[in-house]
Amino acid sequence: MTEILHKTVVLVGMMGAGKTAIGTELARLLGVPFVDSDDEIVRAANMSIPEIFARDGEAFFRLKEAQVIARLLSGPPGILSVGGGAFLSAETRTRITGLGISVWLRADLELLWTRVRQKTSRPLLRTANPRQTLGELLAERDPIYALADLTVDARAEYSIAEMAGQVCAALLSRPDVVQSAPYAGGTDGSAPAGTAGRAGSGAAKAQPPPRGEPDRPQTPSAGNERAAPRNTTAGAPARRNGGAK
Ligand SMILES: Nc1ncnc2c1ncn2[C@@H]1O[C@H](COP(=O)(O)OP(=O)(O)O)[C@@H](O)[C@H]1O
Ligand SMILES: O=C(O)C1=C[C@@H](OP(=O)(O)O)[C@@H](O)[C@H](O)C1
Ligand SMILES: [Mg+2]
Repeated sequence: MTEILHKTVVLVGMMGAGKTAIGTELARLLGVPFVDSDDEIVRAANMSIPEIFARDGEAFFRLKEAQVIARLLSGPPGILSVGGGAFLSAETRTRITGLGISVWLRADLELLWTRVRQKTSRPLLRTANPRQTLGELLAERDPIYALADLTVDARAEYSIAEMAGQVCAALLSRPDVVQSAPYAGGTDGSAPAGTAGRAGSGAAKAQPPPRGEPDRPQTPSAGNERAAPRNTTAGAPARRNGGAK
């Protein structure tokens, strides 16, 4: 069995919730393209996010973020991780509801802080007391993230692979988004490259769970925080969506 994705799955939630890491893994499990709105903005601007905030301001970043998300949502179904502030825009939320499905990766302050504390790449946390700032943002934003279609709880003890499996399981409750379909490929019953068989049941166990590490310290000028090869549209394995949307 494999899965057919009908709509883009948009991962939302606070900085450090794991949207980028889990989105990457989820896309790999489902064998669909992965995109991250922050990466797209960084690539288009050829500047890091702190550089964009410093030179052009947050309002400009938010404008670009909304535009990039609109463009990505109009493409074929895949996994889209968005920056933590993106879902605050009512216009973006409406677009996501119309063209995709939102999944909130819900995490508490302690977990978020563990994940973001060592890194300087998030300009909103460049304050005198970044932990307090993170807590204030969390309190302001949680009621808005709660508007998402699905919620998956992030816990410190869940690896990235386990979290991706949890998201798969939640998505399987929505046949309008993800459908299990018989695999019509090889004769040996094995899944095609880039798939993890039936998501949700065994997806998280299909690979040894690579425990993610908290962000490492990095200079702001280092630009894009994710240097590893990504499962991007260009490099994605063949889709099994049948173009459905
Ligand atoms: N389930 C997890 N287990 C361990 N580390 C994780 C997990 N999810 C994310 N991380 C790590 O936490 C940090 C922040 O994750 P990231 O995906 O960048 O969050 P976001 O995109 O939501 O800001 C990264 O270093 C990532 O590898
Ligand atoms: O929460 C936010 O407002 C932001 C989150 C960041 O993305 P992540 O949520 O992927 O860290 C990035 O878009 C920018 O620093 C602003
Ligand atoms: Mg991210």
